[in-house]
Parts: sequence; structure tokens; C-alpha cells
Amino acid sequence: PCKYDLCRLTVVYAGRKLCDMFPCGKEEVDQAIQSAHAAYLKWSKMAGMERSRVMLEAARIIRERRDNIAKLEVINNGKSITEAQVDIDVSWQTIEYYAGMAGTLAGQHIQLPGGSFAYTRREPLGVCVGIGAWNYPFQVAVWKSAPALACGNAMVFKPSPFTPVTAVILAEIYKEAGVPDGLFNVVQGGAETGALLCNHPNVAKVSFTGSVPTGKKVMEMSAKTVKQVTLELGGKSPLIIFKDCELDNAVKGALMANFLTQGQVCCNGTRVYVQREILPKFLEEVVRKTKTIRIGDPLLETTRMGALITKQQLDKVLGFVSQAKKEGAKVLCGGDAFTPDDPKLKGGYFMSPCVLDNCRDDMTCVKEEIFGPVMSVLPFDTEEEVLMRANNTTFGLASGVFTRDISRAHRVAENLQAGTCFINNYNISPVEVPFGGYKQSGFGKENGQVTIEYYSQLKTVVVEMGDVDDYFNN
Ligand SMILES: NC(=O)c1ccc[n+]([C@@H]2O[C@H](COP(=O)([O-])OP(=O)(O)OC[C@H]3O[C@@H](n4cnc5c(N)ncnc54)[C@H](O)[C@@H]3O)[C@@H](O)[C@H]2O)c1
Ligand SMILES: C[N+](C)(C)CCCC=O
Repeated sequence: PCKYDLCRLTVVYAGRKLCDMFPCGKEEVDQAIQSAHAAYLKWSKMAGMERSRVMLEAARIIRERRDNIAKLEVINNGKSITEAQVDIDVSWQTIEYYAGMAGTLAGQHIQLPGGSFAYTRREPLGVCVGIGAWNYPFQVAVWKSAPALACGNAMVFKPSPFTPVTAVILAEIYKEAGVPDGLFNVVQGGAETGALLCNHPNVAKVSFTGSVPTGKKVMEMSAKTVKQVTLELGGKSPLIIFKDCELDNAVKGALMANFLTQGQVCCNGTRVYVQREILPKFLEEVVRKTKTIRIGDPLLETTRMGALITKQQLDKVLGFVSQAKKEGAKVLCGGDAFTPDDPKLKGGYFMSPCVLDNCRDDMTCVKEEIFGPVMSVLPFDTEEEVLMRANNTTFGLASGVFTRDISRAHRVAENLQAGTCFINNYNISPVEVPFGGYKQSGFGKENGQVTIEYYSQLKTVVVEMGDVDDYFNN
């Protein structure tokens, strides 16, 4: 019998049981870390170019099996197949990108007096832990493992217990591509398994994606053995739409900022500030487009919105809508549980995407991360005012601005307190571009060249070419 979390976690899809999953306890976590360490000793001694070749093979396999993995991701998570395909494409691109970087990792040569010199070596950290959320299960596992492996580390990854499936597929692919056994290990489980990883003395780093409260706990546990930490946490990001914008793009951008993955996206721009003069037109268009979003079977190519992750999450999101109404918001569309016609989907956790008008900054729906398809719209008058309101939050993951005024766009981007600012689009994050939060949305980055620094450490080697000073006998 397992004493960790629930003895048996039942994973459901469309209200039906998908599989039973047994959370890993201390023994399994120890084994995973031990075997990862053994693999690390081999992998870290390989040349960057050798690691690169193995990673490129993993990317090739993912690309070849893209449609199959995407289907599994839909069943794992409930998002639409077209979104899942993008996630898998982003994933093999990420592995290719860091494979390319593996062969370029290098130090510096520093000339010192008398022919002496120093050099730096960029070295791996050791066994890194990745802990993932459920909204981008495969992609999050890749965003963490690709830079980690490129730098010569091993990784033990724990997916969310709600989406245990596709991280295992990734582990199988890495193995098939030729990484040493144990280099990328998956352990299953929830909070207690996660805590075992964060408290483990042989773990060098934890890269965590999840909520702010859990992120704080991860940081606290990691501090005990001074592990490095990357925290990719939640958000309540502002999207600012000025009256001089190209309205059609701003409306499409607001949908991109709110409704991908059923609104369960960390960087979503859920506080939509619209300049008062264009508010009626914006609302008319955004509601018209929201009402036509096709909700239903996520495995169909025509579907644009699938099911939320759990009944509990659906109830939580519907609760936010009820609370918003009580606090004076007006529901312009959606906000209800949705039952598709297809009988096999009856037990799924579908919801109609919701647009809320009459919102104020002090409302719960405007202050708290909902993590569901709910857009709160707020009017504003001036740039100065909207910047102050947009920044009045403890979160700082992302932000967006729509305007045709190029100076205004860059000035607003400079003054928004967030890790990313999208100008005239939203939720665009190719692998070359660093992604990460400000304030309580976390620290450290994923993607881009800079992430190499979060998975490696710099050793300085100082070389004396002359004699040692006789300082103590002079
Ligand atoms: N910034 C980003 O890149 C990003 C991306 C995706 C999701 N998120 C955030 O994640 C949240 C939603 O995901 P969630 O509900 O899975 O978050 P969560 O914090 O509940 O769980 C995240 C992960 O942490 C594990 N966990 C829970 N308690 C733990 C503990 N005490 N010690 C160690 N691990 C523990 C969970 O099992 C899961 O794997 C949202 O707030 C969202 O904004 C952020
Ligand atoms: C790919 N997106 C849409 C930028 C989401 C990144 C992961 C956050 O939840």
C-alpha cells in the first residue's frame, strides 16, 4: 500500500476513466534520482556535439510521430487537436534549438600578468528536477528537459497527476534516440511526490511550473539545500487596447489572449482594458466572435475549444462567474457549463467561453487568476491611468498592447511590469524567445539562449605560469 497522496489516482477523459496511476513514494523517487545521477556521469562527459546528435534524433522522432502524440495529448488534457499539434511542433523545435546550442557551449579565456591566465568552463549542474502543470503537459516537459539535457544534466520530471501520459512518451523517445538509461526519468504523483523531489539532497535544481502558492513551497523546500530554482508561476495579465488600434486584430488578439486551451493558460491577458471611445464596438465584435467558437469533441479538426481539465476546475471557474455577477459584472455571453450533442462527451467538463462587461479593478474576477475561459473587460481613458491600473497587481507574467502608434507601443511595453509584452498580437512564444515572469509570477526564464544560464554553472580555472610569491617569508 502506498501512503503518498491517494493510493491510486484515476485519470479521466470526457468523464470516463482513462487509467489508474500509482504515485511514486520515497523509494521510487530515490531510485529515479540515483539512476539519473548514473546517467549524468556518462552524459556530462560527452562532447556537446555528441549530445546534440542524440537530441536531434529525439526531435526527429517527435516530428515523425507528431499526430499520434498530439492525439494522446488531447486525451491527456482535453485541449483541441489543432492546439495539441502546435504544442508538439513547438516541442520538437525546442529540442532542435537546444541541440543546436549544445555544441556551442563554451567558456572564456582571460589573460593575466606574466603569461598567467584564467579560463571559464560552462558545466552542468547535475540532476535537475522538473515539475509540470497540466495545461501544456508535453511542451512543459520539453521546455525543461531540452535545455537541461543540452547542458549535460539529467532530469527527473514529475508531470501533474491530472496529465500523467505524455511525459512518459517523451521519456521513451529520448531513450529510443540514444540517451543513457535514466537520463530523463518520469516519476508520477502529486504534492507529496513533488515534495520528495524538492527536499532530495542529491538534486541540484528544481524548475517548477505551477501556481504561486505551490511555487512558494517549492522555493522554501529547495532553500534547505540551496538548490537553484526556476519558478514559472501564475498570472493575471493586462491586455491594453487603445482607440487607434486596428480593431479587427485587437478583437482576434483578445480571443488569443483568453481562450486558448479553454482559458487555462498562465500568461493569458484576462484583464482587457479598452479605451472608452471604442468600447461598444469592441464588445460587439468580441462577443460576436466568442459566440461562434466551436466547442466540442477536441479530437475533431474543426473544434476550437475542448474540455476543462477536471470537474473541480470547471466548478471553480463557474464559481468565479457567479461571484462576478454578484459583484456587478454583466455576462455578455457564455459562462455556463456546456453539454455537447455527442453522447460520448456527456460526462466532459465543457464550458461556454465568457465575456464579462461592467468590470471594476476591485472585483474578484479582475484580481484573481481564474484559469478558465473568462475575459473581463474594463474601460480606461488615458495611457497614464491604464498603466497604473495594469501594474496594480502582485502578478507580472505577461502583458499586451494594441495600438498603431509605434512610440506609444514601446513606451507602454517599457512601463508594464511583466516578463513579456506582446505588441499587436498575443500569446506568441517561439522557442527562440525567452519566457518568464516578474514579481510573484516567478523568476528565471524558459526558452531562448538565456535559459542555458539556468541549467549550467560557470567554473573559473586560474593558471599560474610563473613562481608562487614568497609572501609569508618576505
Ligand atoms: N508561468 C508558466 O510558465 C506557467 C505555465 C503553466 C501553468 N502555470 C500556472 O500553473 C497553475 C495551474 O497549474 P496546476 O494547477 O497544476 O498548479 P499546482 O501548483 O497545483 O501544481 C503544479 C505542479 O506542482 C505539483 N505540486 C503540488 N504541490 C506540491 C508541493 N507541495 N511540492 C512540490 N510539488 C507540488 C503538482 O502535482 C503539479 O505537478 C496556474 O497558476 C498557472 O498559471 C504557469
Ligand atoms: C504557449 N503559450 C500559449 C505561450 C503558453 C505557455 C505556457 C503557459 O501556460
